[in-house]
Amino acid sequence: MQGVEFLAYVGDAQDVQEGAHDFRVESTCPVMGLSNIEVVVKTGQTLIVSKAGMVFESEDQVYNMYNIYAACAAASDLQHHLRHPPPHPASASPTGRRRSRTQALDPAPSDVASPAERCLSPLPGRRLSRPRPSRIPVFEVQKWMSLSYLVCFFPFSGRKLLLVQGKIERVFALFNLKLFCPFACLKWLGGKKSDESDVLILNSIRRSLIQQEDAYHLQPSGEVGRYKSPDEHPFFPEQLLEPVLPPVQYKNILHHAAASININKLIWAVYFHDLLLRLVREGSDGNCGSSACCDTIILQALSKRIHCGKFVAEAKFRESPDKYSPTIQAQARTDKDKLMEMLTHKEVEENVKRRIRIEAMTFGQVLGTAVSAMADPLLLKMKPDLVAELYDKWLIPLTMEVEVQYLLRRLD
Ligand SMILES: O=C(O)C(=O)C[C@]1(C(=O)O)C=C[C@@H](O)C=C1
Repeated sequence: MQGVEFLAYVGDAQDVQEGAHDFRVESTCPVMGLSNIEVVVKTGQTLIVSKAGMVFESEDQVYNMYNIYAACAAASDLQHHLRHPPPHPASASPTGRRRSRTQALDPAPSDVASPAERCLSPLPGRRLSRPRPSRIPVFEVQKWMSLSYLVCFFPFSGRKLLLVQGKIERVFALFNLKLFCPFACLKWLGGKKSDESDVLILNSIRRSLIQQEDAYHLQPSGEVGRYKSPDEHPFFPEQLLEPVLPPVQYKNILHHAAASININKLIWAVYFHDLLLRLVREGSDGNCGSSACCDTIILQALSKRIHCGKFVAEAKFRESPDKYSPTIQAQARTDKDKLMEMLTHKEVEENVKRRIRIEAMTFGQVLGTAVSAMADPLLLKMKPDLVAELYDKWLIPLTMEVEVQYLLRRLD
């Protein structure tokens, strides 16, 4: 990646200016494999300073840099969160270049800059007010920062990293599903092999099981504000409760139309009509409840990956708005196909499938066996080719569907 120029900072770095680091540095350490980045630790602050015009030699370097950055940012915020309760308005000082934390301005809500915004702002010398740390749980900051950071700074590599998030969890969720034979309920239907009507009845049983699961999973998640996050999408929005926690101030990176795009109904249909049939074993082991739990986890994991398409599309649009704008503006029916074509990167898809195969081989090994699973595919929990096929036939096309839906509304 050529010429990324920015200064990333975390903590109270209100006075940091590119090329003018006049603060006291306690220690620095070079980041492994990245000669041009240093993690600088000074009193109460953790900074990652990249040099202007830095060049990444490989995606692994970008990945490394991002991981270290995210870890530092989260750690710094956590430390600050624990050590420094939000300042009282009375202690605010309207002036002063070097405000201490306890003297920091208590900002008006619209003026609140989140840690991510502070990290993202490349403007030298820009003064940013501190947020109220108690209103931003660390895990939210981390997640939100990842998305903002990747889309803004690495529109190309970043979008790949976005899609990689949660991949291991998805693979494990699939393995678990294989453990609990999801056709267990067939026994109740007479124990015969599934035909069309059996599958329909079975799916309605599963549906009600999952709705019961939702009563447990979704509602508390809704209450803590999970679905206010732009990368989370409910399957049953009508069941959600209003969050009891104060809202997180998400930076609005996506176009506002993104909020109305939710293809979970389609994901649901695809999962029960196509995808599941490729995954399950025949017969019954009586684990209906456990397989319904697996369904819930898988559906949510799939939904998250697929709706990441919004961020991917935003990154692609920011990368080359001139390329997409005419097609989006035309809004003709054929333009959907044209957009699909423009968004397709066959070589990237091949890479995605190659990697997921490797992951299925690595994490799908049945441990404790004498023979290496690598050498004997029968010792794997799931055939790597099958996992790749799921990506090929369903996950990638559905991600592209979200990308297209988003782009078609990007200029609204
Ligand atoms: O990385 C991209 O460019 C994407 O649009 C994501 C994705 C995917 O779902 O993995 C989708 C379509 C492309 O053909 C390649 C990959």
